[in-house]
Amino acid sequence: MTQSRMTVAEILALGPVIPVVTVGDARGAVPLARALVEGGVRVIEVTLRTPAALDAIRRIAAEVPEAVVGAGTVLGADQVEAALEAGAAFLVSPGATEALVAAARRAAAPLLPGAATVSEAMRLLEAGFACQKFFPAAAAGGTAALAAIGAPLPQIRFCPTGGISAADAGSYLRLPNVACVGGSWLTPAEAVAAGDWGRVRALAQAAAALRA
Ligand SMILES: O=C[C@H](O)COP(=O)(O)O
Ligand SMILES: CC(=O)C(=O)O
Repeated sequence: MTQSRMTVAEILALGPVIPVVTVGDARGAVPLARALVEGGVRVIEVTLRTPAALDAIRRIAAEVPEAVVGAGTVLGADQVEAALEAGAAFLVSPGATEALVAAARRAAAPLLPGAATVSEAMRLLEAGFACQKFFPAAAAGGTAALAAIGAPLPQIRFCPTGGISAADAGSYLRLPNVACVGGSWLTPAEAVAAGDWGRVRALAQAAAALRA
């Protein structure tokens, strides 16, 4: 099973935006994922911030084969195992610890670890991570910070996330060291609670077109 996993670079290349989804009720996970896929967004990050998250990942992995579903907010080794067991195709962390990196390595799991500073990015590069999350993107300096980091470290490809909106995603995507961006704007809490999948589909369509 592990041999057929996509790499993080391959996953980040699947589209310009990765929706970061926090699921309160796993029963909504499949229609939500279908709406995103219908809108042209295949990669979905479900954060492990709610009790429903693992069940949501399990349902999406089983019932929406076009989606590439991963787990976000993976903070520790126990969550690595649980997320993979639920069917996560990749793991995302807002930062990185040695224990987390070691657990992902043991499991041969594609991990997108987070960095917010040059030294964090350099340490992750040393550890073999050429693809990194830049988090929290807006608070850590936004496009100006990424452009500046790209001068000495052009070999790192980032997925900036945190404080990015539909309106400013394009300015991140124009940077040469940005592979794609992450954000929660595709799945507004009120639309998900109301089962307004048409709105989610429309937001996904607009996001998918950002780099078309
Ligand atoms: O923790 C935040 C998520 O990574 C997404 O951030 P956002 O809600 O600012 O798009
Ligand atoms: C911030 C983020 O994307 C995560 O919690 O994994």
